[in-house]
Amino acid sequence: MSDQSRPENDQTAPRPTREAEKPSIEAQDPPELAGDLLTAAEELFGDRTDLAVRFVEHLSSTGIEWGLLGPREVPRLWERHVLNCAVVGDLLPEGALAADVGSGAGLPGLALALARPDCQFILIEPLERRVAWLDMVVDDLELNNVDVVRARSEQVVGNVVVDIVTARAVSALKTLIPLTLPLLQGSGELLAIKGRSAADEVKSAAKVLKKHKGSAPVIEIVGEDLLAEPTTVVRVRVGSSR
Ligand SMILES: C[S@@+](CC[C@H](N)C(=O)[O-])C[C@H]1O[C@@H](n2cnc3c(N)ncnc32)[C@H](O)[C@@H]1O
Repeated sequence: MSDQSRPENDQTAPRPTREAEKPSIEAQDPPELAGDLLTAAEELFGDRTDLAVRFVEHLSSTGIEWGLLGPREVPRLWERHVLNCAVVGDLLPEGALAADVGSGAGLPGLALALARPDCQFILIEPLERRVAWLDMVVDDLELNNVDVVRARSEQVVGNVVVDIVTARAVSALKTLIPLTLPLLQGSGELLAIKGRSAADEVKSAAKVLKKHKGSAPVIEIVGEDLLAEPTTVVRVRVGSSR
């Protein structure tokens, strides 16, 4: 008898094991950093590569245990997450002040803070557990170029004023624009990490871009020289350069 045809009150039906009832939230071994990935990490993080390794250890252990990311992401933490975010560091001007909206597990914010020690980062994240995790990691890595703010980005407009806003996987461009461009207070740039939908999202955002005085978006591919799957960034400027 298949499970589908078994009556619900059938006492002979095997009980699911505890493992099957509960999603795995156990720490995992961090993915290995070797070969091309090691070359890319050293290129991007320089003498902070050890700290990037420690960040990945946090993501694979407490990041999983605290439910900030799924266990299936662990094997691809370097290429799909940390390196993929760090390559965006090339687009930041020297000494920039940046806000990462919806930082979650520090992506891209912490990856960028490791790659660009000359820049300052404000990680904006509303969820308490994520903020506590970010604080813990920032303390452990002794990062002096990162502040964590517990808020929705709309709540800090006027208090947080930055040159650059970054965001990944927060929302479609159309809804991301009103959450991010006001933090630039008339001058600066949004760097939104996007996937294959980038061009469609740009089309859908035309009206809202006009309302928020954003420039025509430029879709840029970064990290082609370092990563098998480079990163797509939608760049939107406001006003002139600071
Ligand atoms: C899908 S997660 C992505 C996290 C991370 N950026 C990444 O790429 O892994 C979206 C995050 O955006 C945060 N978020 C949603 N709306 C926000 C808002 N208005 N302001 C700031 N953060 C927001 C959520 O709390 C969540 O942590």
